[in-house]
Amino acid sequence: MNAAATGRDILIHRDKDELAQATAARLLTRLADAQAAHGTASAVLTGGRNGNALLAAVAASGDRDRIDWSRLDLWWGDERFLPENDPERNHTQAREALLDAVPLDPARIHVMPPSDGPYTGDAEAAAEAYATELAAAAGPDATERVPAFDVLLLGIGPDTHVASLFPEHPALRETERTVVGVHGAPKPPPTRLSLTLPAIRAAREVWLLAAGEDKAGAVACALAGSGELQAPAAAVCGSSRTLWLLDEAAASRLPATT
Ligand SMILES: O=C1O[C@H](COP(=O)(O)O)[C@@H](O)[C@H](O)[C@H]1O
Repeated sequence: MNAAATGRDILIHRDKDELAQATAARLLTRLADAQAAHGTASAVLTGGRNGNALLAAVAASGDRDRIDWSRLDLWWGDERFLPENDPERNHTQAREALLDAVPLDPARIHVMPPSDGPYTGDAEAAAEAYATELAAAAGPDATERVPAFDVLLLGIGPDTHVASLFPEHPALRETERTVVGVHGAPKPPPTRLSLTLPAIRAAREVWLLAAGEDKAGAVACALAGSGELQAPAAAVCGSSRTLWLLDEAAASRLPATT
């Protein structure tokens, strides 16, 4: 399914700082609304520059305590399969940007396993363990094997990758598993863990973040309706909403009619 099939919204902010601040406000509102509606909220985090800038903007927001942090489940869309606390792990960077500063319930922080510890060097076993944790959270009556996340955040690489789903990579073709080990990734480190397209598409809302001129080609390519194997960013969508959050530089190669 191409994301274009479900419709999408595109919002363009002036620059990366405005993008981060406006998206932080939007995220806090979305999570507060979810908690008001069903008691808890869930978010799937992304790594990368824009994802980390968003988390830092949430940390700096005067509104950050509009949500009950103890009733928020956090998951990750992908992880660099590196030892615990490695500075390049998405989890480490998220902790530095936000997580260490807010009163989260540790039992609700669902970190993808590191490359040391119980799954040493075995990305497939680590992916399976995370899939089991997701299925448990989805519950026995769920139609999907992952929760219906309230919001799932994705950065976009200059090559159009999202999470750790890279163009033409076999992980993109996965239709059964919800989490996979990714081997031979073109961006370091080569071994990663990633949600698959079916798991991403189970989210109620999927938000794609891109800022900067180096993302302009990827954004234009994905929004032009490219095939999902060529442009993974074109393949993602939420069950209720797909929202592209850009700055002017990342949007600079979109046709005026977009
Ligand atoms: O390695 C990764 O990169 C992408 C994009 O990062 P960016 O710095 O180019 O914005 C990110 O979405 C992903 O989570 C991360 O593992």
